[in-house]
Amino acid sequence: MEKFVTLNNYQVSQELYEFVNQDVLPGTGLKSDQFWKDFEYTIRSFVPENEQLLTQRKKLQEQIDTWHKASKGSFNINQYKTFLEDIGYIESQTEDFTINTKNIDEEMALQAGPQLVVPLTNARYALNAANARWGSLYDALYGTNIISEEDGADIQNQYNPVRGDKVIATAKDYLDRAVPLKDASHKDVDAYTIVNGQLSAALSNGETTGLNDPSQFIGFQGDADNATAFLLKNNHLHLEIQIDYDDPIGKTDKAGVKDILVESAITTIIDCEDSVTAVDAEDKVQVYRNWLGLMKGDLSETFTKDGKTVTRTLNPDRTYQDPHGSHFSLSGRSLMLIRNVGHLMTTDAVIDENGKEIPEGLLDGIMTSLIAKHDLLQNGTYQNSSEGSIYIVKPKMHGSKEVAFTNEFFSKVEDMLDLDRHTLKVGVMDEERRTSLNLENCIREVKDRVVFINTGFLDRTGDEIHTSMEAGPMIRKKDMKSSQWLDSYEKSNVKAGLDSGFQNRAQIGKGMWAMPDLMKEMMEQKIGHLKAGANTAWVPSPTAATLHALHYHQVDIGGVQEQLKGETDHYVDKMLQIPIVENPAWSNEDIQQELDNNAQGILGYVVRWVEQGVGSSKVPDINDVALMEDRATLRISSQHMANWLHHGICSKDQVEETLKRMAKVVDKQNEGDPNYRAMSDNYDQSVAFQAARDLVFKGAEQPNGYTEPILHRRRQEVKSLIATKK
Ligand SMILES: CC(=O)SCCNC(=O)CCNC(=O)[C@H](O)C(C)(C)COP(=O)(O)OP(=O)(O)OC[C@H]1O[C@@H](n2cnc3c(N)ncnc32)[C@H](O)[C@@H]1OP(=O)(O)O
Ligand SMILES: O=CC(=O)O
Ligand SMILES: [Mg+2]
Repeated sequence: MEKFVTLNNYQVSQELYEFVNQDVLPGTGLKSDQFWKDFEYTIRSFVPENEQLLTQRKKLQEQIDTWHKASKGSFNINQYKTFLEDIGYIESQTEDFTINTKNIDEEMALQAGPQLVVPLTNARYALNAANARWGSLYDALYGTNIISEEDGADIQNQYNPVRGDKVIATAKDYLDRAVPLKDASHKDVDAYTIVNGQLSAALSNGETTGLNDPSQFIGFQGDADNATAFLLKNNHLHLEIQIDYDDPIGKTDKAGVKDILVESAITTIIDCEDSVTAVDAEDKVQVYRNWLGLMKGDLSETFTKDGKTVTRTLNPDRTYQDPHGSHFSLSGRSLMLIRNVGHLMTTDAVIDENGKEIPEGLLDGIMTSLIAKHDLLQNGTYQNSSEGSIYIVKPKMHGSKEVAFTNEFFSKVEDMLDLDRHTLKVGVMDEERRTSLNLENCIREVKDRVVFINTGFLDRTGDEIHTSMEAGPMIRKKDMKSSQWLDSYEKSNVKAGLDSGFQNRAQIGKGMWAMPDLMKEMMEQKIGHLKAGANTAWVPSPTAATLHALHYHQVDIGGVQEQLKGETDHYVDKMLQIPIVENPAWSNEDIQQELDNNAQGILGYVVRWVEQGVGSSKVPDINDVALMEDRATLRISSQHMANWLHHGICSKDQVEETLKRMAKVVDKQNEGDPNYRAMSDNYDQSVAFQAARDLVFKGAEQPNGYTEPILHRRRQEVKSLIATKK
């Protein structure tokens, strides 16, 4: 039973209260009594509008549902657009503007590169993510399918030198592209040295050469005569050629190269939202505690890996000498952004005088900013933002009024925490249809604090399905990626960013690579994000960050954005193409396959969420490809099933049968996990199975198709069952 402290008119969970008073406030210059007074005042001033905004979402959805029902069989795109304008779903466009954000770190403004996302509930992963600023290229290649297992190059228990040779050759191919030598390949180098402040490469044929562009060599580690690392720079990104003739790999390489260290995750989103499970005060405090550890630099985690005990902490900066002997350093850690939750959910960590929970997004805004104040005051071991900014990612906002609300709230938080105006920066997730259609208006509302826009295409797909639930049966999930609305949405996002002056100032970001084990495919496809004008894109793991970083060595983003600037295409009409099938002709087999796939994804993810509190999982799809599942992918699968059910593409019985059959498949996939409770032992008793059922059968009535309300309720049920058994 949660204990509360009564403060002014609010009840605050004792755990949260003590955490804030004992661990967070000291060192921030803020006093407990005043803080809690301001806290209540701030929340109280924003609750009514938060509620109104949610009511407006509901009202618009009802109007859209009614319109589609009335237009069955006579859909006309122009009428549809006029209707959306009339109800304020499409806003009127205001005059041109450019963003004016100040104090943006170089990582956000200038260094195009990968953006890693990590669940904050998992300290081990969060530390790993922060440290993923630098990654071993040899490890990234060796462990992934980029290097084929053919010709004896398979991954074995021990190091396989045949595979190792392929890795080294491939890595040197990448070096040849990013930092080429004059008339030679890095594969031909016998020794790297520094001669007259320049990198010199002695070749196997007895000749000596240097870099094609000598200015790419910017520093070294060790002695100038005996360097252990050569630091190179290309497209604002660094990489190190590391030398060690005694290392097991280095000694097999004629130039003593033991590895190539790649600057990888330039920025990282530390996530309090869709990849975590945080359903009560206890969970929220755990999340905030980890964030505090990251901001103060003292987070550590001890665990066993490969039979060894490992303690992980944040990496220090990397130090070098430049060719003239001056010392300098580069950050050893990724620049961290914090993703808050959106406007929808409430939390029982704080209860008002009427017994009502407060909006969770407001709590996140205050707590994550307060904690990050330690970074601004340089209270920690390291500094995250050298420009004195706090980077908050705000997800799931619908339209410009909701963005304006965030802006006003952030100003209020700045006042209460004694921070300069616009210290709190915002990354706007473009992941709801009403935001995509009005993106420039949304950006304008935060033009003095915006640091990114990002196409969260997963949530966006869920919203596409839900918004047009009444329009008809949706195309198959796999076809969404190639559909017109999605292509236009991606292009329109880049256009809005460029038109409002993001170039060299802020990030135009693209979405997640959701197949963490398919790195060869990622290398083939994700370069497309850069060619489309993005200067960052999401990756699910440090390995993916190291590999995706290579793309930024290949493409000159500045040049691409320059070409795209001034593009006059308008995308609204294309974005309004609803992805429905007029006369569905799917075979029974197609339908069943679609249902099986969605049901397997839903159950595989939900069972770990609800029963074990794991917010992001790798779940195999119907073809046994491991997919990154989070709440946004769940939103798609559950909305898709709900949509087909709603339009009679499948029956209720068929969905029931599919869920039960797939529960057995998921149980089998998890049979090695001692903490797993099988769903198929008793479907009615399995909270996870019931959650999955609700997500589908009650999917059409969920607010904007979100999964949070059902997941939270069911997770709380499991937590209280566990508590009663104790
Ligand atoms: C729509 C959206 O909102 S997308 C954004 C939200 N989604 C996410 O944040 C997903 C982020 N990724 C993840 O959580 C994970 O990669 C998963 C759940 C997909 C896969 O996790 P696992 O099955 O444990 O991965 P796997 O076994 O391949 O790798 C584990 C190792 O990789 C590391 N790792 C994996 N993902 C990450 C990550 N995102 N950040 C840091 N380290 C990571 C782990 O620390 C671990 O290494 P360690 O043993 O040295 O600690
Ligand atoms: O948050 C990301 C998404 O794709 O949704
Ligand atoms: Mg999202």
